[in-house]
Amino acid sequence: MTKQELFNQITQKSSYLCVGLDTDLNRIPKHLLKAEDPLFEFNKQIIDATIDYAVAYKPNIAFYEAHGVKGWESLQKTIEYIPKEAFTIADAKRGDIGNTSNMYARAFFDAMNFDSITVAPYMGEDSVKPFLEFDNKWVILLALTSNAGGKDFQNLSLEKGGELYEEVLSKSQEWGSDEELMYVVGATRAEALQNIRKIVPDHFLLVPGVGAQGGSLEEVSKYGMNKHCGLLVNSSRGIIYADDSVDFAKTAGVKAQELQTEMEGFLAKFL
Ligand SMILES: O=C(O)c1cc(=O)[nH]c(=O)n1[C@@H]1O[C@H](COP(=O)(O)O)[C@@H](O)[C@H]1O
Repeated sequence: MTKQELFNQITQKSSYLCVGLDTDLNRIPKHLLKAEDPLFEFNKQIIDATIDYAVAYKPNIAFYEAHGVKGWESLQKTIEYIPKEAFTIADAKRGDIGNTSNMYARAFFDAMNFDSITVAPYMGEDSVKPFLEFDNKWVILLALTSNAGGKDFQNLSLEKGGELYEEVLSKSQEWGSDEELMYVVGATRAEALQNIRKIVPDHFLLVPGVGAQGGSLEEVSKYGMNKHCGLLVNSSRGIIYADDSVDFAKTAGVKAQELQTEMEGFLAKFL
């Protein structure tokens, strides 16, 4: 999917919502455990209930690989089920020496046909570039993450000035354009967004951390939005586990719609 196509989806749905499919057998409604493939059955119903309000879906790969071969099958079925209009993110946080990164890229881009993958920048240019060699696919590089430990390294001051996450943002622009590279910025780090927009004014940002982690959608939208919206705001638990009864999907749809309605307002105000 191109940047323009993504922006078109955002405009059509008045939404920049990404639904996180962090699907956990211990948290899904008990009646689904009898299904042949509970992970897929849950995802299918969540996707059906939220597709009118969401422009992206982000299965977190850990939740599938935890179940071995069966989990990978559930993931494959899920990615095939997601309507083509939606942007898909393999939240895998990969990155390794070049030939290994190439294999990771083939796994998620060729074998599973995801639109994008999250990548850790720690091993540098030759670990990220293999992911950028695929046409029409995106790398989403971790910049400033939502967790408390993100500060351990990402906010370290560099001798030449600036902090490590700022160097990730500026250096990586030498590797790929804003048509193939996005960045992860946690919603809990919204105070940094004005500064981030000075370094990457045109890139899309994947922003997890609203809902369960307490980030503010309003602040993220106010300081993070650019002329192409430039935001995909993820919520996982706040949507998919809002209700553990047989009505879980209906409630997930309501939660997604609530976020979409807020987003519609912010698009009118800040775009
Ligand atoms: O790359 C991510 O998606 C990610 C980066 C980050 O800094 N923080 C973060 O929470 N995430 C992911 O975003 C999702 C957040 O889930 P909820 O807190 O339940 O909405 C999880 O799948 C996390 O792995």
